Amino acid sequence: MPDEPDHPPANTAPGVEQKVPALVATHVERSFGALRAIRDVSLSVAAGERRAIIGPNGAGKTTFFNTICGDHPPTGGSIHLFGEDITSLKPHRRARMGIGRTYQSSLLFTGLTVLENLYLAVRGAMPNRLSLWKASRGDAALSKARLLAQQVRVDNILEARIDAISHGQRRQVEVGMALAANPRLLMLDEPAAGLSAGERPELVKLIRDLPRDLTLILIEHDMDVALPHSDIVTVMKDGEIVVENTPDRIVDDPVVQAIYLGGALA
Ligand SMILES: Nc1ncnc2c1ncn2[C@@H]1O[C@H](COP(=O)(O)OP(=O)(O)OP(=O)(O)O)[C@@H](O)[C@H]1O
Repeated sequence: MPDEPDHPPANTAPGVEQKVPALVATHVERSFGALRAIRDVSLSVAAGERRAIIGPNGAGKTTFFNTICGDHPPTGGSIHLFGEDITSLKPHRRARMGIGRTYQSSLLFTGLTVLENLYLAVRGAMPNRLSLWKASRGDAALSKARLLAQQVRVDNILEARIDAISHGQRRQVEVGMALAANPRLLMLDEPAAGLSAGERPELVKLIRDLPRDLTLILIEHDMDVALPHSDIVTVMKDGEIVVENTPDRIVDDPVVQAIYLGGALA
């Protein structure tokens, strides 16, 4: 009689659906000339998971984001999005497959209103985005832009120009624009950077209230923003992943404490 396995393979249990991970990075590398900005980065983010990526300046966090979005595709390794290999795809193809992101530096049109920025993002995500357009009553894109404004809590300043609103409100608009194409994976690059203490709670609420089936990856220096709403925290340093753990354990991790010199995470 053959040996019984200790436990059946997880994917054979009747009635148990195995979810494909939202993102799988396998031995990802990215070099800029002789500089290896990230090296041998492997991680798996489950569908619906909220993942924070933290680490000191220059650790490679944004570069890793850029390999996922395609702005700086990997120079080694592979990336799969919901089971599909996206390693060599152009950024717009990846966006159409469900990746939305924000950037550290703002990409807003400062001379336009909040609603106009959101409207352009919605139009930009549509297949006929290059056609001539003029917003009109009954325009589905306009309705969608208004819904996004509600979702990111800027519906009270729809007609305000971007250059007249607060930094925190701009960040909220940016999240709304990243949501315009109904992403399955949302990537936020330091959404709380530069926000005042008074502005942060609004952003935290916004992140907390994002739909739970939306997979979220967040780069963040502010632990009050990064930790409370993360399922897993990944710590990067010198282009590599050095620790991965739950938020409650990450603060006590000796490697993490050494990196932050007992300061930023205390
Ligand atoms: N386009 C680029 N060309 C050359 N070097 C780059 C480029 N982008 C990033 N780097 C380098 O790669 C390394 C990692 O930078 P990266 O911005 O990914 O770090 P980070 O962890 O996001 O830092 P920060 O928290 O300061 O944003 C740094 O040495 C940086 O100078």
